[in-house]
Amino acid sequence: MIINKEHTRSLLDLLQKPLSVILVNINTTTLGILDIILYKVQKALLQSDVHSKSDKSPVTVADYGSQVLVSFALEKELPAMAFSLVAEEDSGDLRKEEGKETLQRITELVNDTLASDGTYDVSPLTEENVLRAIDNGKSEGGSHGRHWVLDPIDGTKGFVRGDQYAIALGLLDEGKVVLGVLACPNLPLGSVNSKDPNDKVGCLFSAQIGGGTYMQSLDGSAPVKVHVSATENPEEASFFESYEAAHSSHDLSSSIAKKLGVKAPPVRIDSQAKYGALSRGDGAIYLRFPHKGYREKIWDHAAGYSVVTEAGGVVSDAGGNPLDFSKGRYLDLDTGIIVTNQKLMPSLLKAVKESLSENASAL
Ligand SMILES: Nc1ncnc2c1ncn2[C@@H]1O[C@H](COP(=O)(O)O)[C@@H](O)[C@H]1OP(=O)(O)O
Ligand SMILES: [Mg+2]
Ligand SMILES: [Mg+2]
Ligand SMILES: [Mg+2]
Repeated sequence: MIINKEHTRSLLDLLQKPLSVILVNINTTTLGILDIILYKVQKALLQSDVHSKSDKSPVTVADYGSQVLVSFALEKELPAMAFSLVAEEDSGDLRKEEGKETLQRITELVNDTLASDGTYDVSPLTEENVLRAIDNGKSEGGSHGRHWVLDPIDGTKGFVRGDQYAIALGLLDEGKVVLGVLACPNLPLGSVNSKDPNDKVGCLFSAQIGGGTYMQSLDGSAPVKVHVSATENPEEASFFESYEAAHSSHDLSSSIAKKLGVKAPPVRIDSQAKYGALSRGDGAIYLRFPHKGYREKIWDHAAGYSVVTEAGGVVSDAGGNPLDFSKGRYLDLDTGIIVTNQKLMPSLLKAVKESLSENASAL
């Protein structure tokens, strides 16, 4: 596996702009701390530091480390606010005997990082502190108050494979997503379809409700406003779907694309990078049809939803209902998630409905 340096960018760097939008002051030195931990964590991955969760999905030291540091920094920087975080990882496995070594490793890395950075003048975190920082993410969210929503590494399978992944942070206010930041360290700046290996990679998408969506390079170029594709012609549209067929039925999406008249082959990439790429018009449609029984989590969509919606796109479930982030940690939805521009949505919904009734067994 090749791990490149783009994987190691600072998480909090990625968060700087939207946090400034809500007038929270995170200084740039603080932001640098995650560079170091992710670099080390990536090295750890080379030593096959990948574990399996109870739902059989992978988790790495990077996922935990990212959640610890984002949680730690948000708590430090938001002392006056009631701090509520809905995040993917929990400390359950790390509290077991078999998780001891992983916990030690995360604690060591977090402390090395905090010490070499020096921004936070704190004594070393204990393992209990680390577990607690992870467990900050236990909030149930809901329709009242403000809740941060974090996927510390979205697309862990892509991360481990050396492909696309994202760090996704959203903010819910009274059940609505009001802010979204999506860092895609491996996404080419020009287009997801870029074939040039020398193209610069690393995109940061950020969106604030009513304020549009902006993209900048992860090393700090000026943000530019982005828009979804304006195409009305499905023959010109290309569509995104999961790289992993286990996450979304490729058969069903192929039948929908055929009905619509989409000519291009699917673009299969991991993570919410799909939402980012769609928000700047790399493709016009995103189809997601998880297999029966899978329940979508809010951290897998909050940031991406915000980025696409503010860029002029529409996100709905397969029945055309808007996504409801106010119900807690899960999205309760009808069958799947579909994303496109306003012009294409009616014909897409029609194709989805027909395909679902003809291919119910595909899920
Ligand atoms: N069986 C599954 N079906 C659908 N999505 C899944 C499944 N297992 C994990 N996921 C989550 O779906 C997202 C991956 O979707 P995609 O296929 O679009 O990359 C990730 O958020 C991943 O979580 P994680 O954050 O742990 O990677
Ligand atoms: Mg996961
Ligand atoms: Mg995820
Ligand atoms: Mg994740």
